[in-house]
Amino acid sequence: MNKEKPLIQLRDLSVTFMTKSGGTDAIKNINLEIKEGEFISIVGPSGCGKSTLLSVIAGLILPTTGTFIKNFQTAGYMFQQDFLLPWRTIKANALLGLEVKNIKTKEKVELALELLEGLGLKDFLNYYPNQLSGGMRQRVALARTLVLEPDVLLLDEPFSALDYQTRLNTQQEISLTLRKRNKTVILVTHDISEAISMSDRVVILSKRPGTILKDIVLQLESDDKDPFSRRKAPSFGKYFNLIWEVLNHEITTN
Ligand SMILES: Nc1ncnc2c1ncn2[C@@H]1O[C@H](COP(=O)(O)OP(=O)(O)OP(=O)(O)O)[C@@H](O)[C@H]1O
Repeated sequence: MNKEKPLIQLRDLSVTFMTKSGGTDAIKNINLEIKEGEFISIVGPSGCGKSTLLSVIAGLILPTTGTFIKNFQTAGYMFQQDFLLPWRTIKANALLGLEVKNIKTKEKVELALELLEGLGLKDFLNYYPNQLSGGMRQRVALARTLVLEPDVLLLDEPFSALDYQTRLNTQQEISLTLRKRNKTVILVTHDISEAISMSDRVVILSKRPGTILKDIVLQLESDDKDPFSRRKAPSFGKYFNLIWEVLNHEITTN
């Protein structure tokens, strides 16, 4: 990995899906650079191409035009659904990726246990997924992803299925875990406060085909990376209003 270069560079990148009924332009002329250790959120109207953008970065789809320059090796994905296997215990679920990749070393197992402990799951290692709450299950999913030590984490609305209180607590624990490990993260979300409380930058996409309307570097008075304290920062509301105005204007105009 070249430390000087951004981890991710997208230049004039567009994706068009070809279907029987013709082409669908999903994202258009995206220019974006993401540095190592940055935590960025992507918000935008429904169907504007947020997941498409993540899929390009994950290497799952190729751009139709433009360039994607990748200065990292591995990406880990986390979705709205946790995809835990119901017949495996929490510990066995967290070790799944290591088994699939045949890299289940003693050190990696220790790392998995450390991650589960850090995420408040130490007492649940031998439980099964159906014995856990949604927030706990998402934390297991994160441990399963992090133990593979991906260079970049792609989070596609991982908190959206959780009830409000669980969502706040899960954001908190996951955010602290990711920050402690200085992870490079791209979070797709519909939740403006989640984006501000967790990330360094918020990128706002237009309606489909998604183009970048604004790329905001957040400078909250709260220095730390703790979502609960960031929510209390005086400028939190200012950023919320700014993002909401851009988004709402985009949604309500033709
Ligand atoms: N494989 C595909 N084939 C054809 N069209 C697709 C494909 N994947 C996505 N699309 C279309 O591309 C557009 C963008 O989809 P995408 O899922 O990236 O949006 P999104 O912003 O993540 O949506 P949401 O906010 O609803 O999660 C949509 O119109 C979608 O129907």
